[in-house]
Amino acid sequence: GKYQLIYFNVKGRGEAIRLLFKDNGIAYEEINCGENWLKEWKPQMQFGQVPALKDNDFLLVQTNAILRHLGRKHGLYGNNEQEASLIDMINDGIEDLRVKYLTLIYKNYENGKDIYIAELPAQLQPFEKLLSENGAEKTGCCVGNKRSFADYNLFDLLDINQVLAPKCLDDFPTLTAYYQLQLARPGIADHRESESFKQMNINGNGKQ
Ligand SMILES: N[C@@H](CCC(=O)N[C@@H](CS(=O)(=O)O)C(=O)NCC(=O)O)C(=O)O
Repeated sequence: GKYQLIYFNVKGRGEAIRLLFKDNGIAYEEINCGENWLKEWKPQMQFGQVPALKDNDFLLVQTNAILRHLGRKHGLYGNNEQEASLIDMINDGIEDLRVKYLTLIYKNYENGKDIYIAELPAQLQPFEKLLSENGAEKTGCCVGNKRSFADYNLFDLLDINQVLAPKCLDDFPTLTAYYQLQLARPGIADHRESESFKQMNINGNGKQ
């Protein structure tokens, strides 16, 4: 196939991209850059980081740029410009919470876990409101009635937060139903039953 996902052997920032490929039946090759990262791979990357997408000879880094690229190319960016802008808005909100999560995991896990979990409901409330206004518990879409790249990013965000705080969606019926709809999608279910998924840590330091 023409797509290569270059990333480490972790879910991390790569998982939303993998889910997009799998749920839409898009063929891709997974390249583990863990071996020889500093000498071979890091110098190739525009910001010295991964995930990276190779689309034939085109190399793109930055997770959200990759998601938007695939969204544009595979009809996963809404039905019109207003929906595309709302998808951007929600995806930026997802990124904000993902950065908070990653800061906890990599910089402050032991001392920050309890406060992060205590503050998590307030962080999830805006998503509950936005998705319930969109009827996402029925459509499985965070915007409009067509799936977008933000749905894969949000699903992964809800997934990793439930590993950290299993009851974090208990007060959010829309997010609970939305998450279950994603989980039931054949492409996503198959992906999560694969050995590669099961053996993969969520984060590089093994904390979750
Ligand atoms: N803003 C970037 C951040 C990418 C990033 O932080 N990548 C880390 C790996 S991970 O945190 O996404 O798992 C990396 O390349 N680290 C290796 C290095 O910086 O040398 C994005 O969204 O892709």
